[in-house]
Amino acid sequence: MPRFAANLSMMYTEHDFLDRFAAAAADGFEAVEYLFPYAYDAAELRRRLDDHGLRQVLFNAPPGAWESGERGIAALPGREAEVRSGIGRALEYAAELGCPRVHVMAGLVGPGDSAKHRDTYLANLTRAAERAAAAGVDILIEPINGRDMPGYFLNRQSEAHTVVREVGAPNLKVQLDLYHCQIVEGDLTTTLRRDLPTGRVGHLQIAGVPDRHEPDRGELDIRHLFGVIDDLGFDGWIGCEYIPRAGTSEGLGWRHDYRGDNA
Ligand SMILES: O=C(O)C(=O)[C@H](O)CO
Ligand SMILES: [Mg+2]
Repeated sequence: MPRFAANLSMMYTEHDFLDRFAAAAADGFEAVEYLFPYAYDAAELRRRLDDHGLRQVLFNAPPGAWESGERGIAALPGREAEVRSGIGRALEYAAELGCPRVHVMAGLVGPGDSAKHRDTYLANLTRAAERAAAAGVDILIEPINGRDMPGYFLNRQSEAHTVVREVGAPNLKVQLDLYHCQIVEGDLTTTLRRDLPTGRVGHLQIAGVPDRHEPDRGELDIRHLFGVIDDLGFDGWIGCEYIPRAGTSEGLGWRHDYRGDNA
């Protein structure tokens, strides 16, 4: 049975951030993920997790100047020192929150000189994975669609798996977001059957396509997809990274079929 994590950056935004933990737990979630913990004291976040019996299963490393439009810096030449300090910061939070995985975003790149970006990306990921391994943390990379994030360096699953293979660190894995994957390449069943058995997919995420709302509307057949994921024996988490159409709790009807209770 799929295990779902509430994404607190997109869900429960009707509450202040620190109150989203309680709201997710009240709806029966046992795990949460979100973009960034850095605006909050790690001990306070830990308390929220503990108070509500939640696990933190994913967050992102510092992404550069997010407010000015940056979307990660791992593939940007010249930012290596910042990547290194960001990984250090992320690992401190991961230790306090007991979080076993950190997503490292590549960044937006212009046209041309992709070899330089790729070399930088591989070198940064190699160092990040080595450092994270010592802390028992997986580093994740996620292909993101260019409609939502024009210019993002990593778009396709095969590219991400090639990077993971080339770096060759057992704790560097792919974050397979089925929403992005459907927009960029489709063929989700084949992708899951091809990539989950490799052991290189460390986390799944889902949202409806094309509007990134609840996953039961639009192009995806979640009953089928969750069946495929189950058949493949995936025992990780599926992040619910979607923007509720009209109220987070009210929109959770899609999940009922996949739970053993009446929540
Ligand atoms: O946008 C997504 O799908 C993500 O998972 C990233 O962490 C943030 O952009
Ligand atoms: Mg995602």
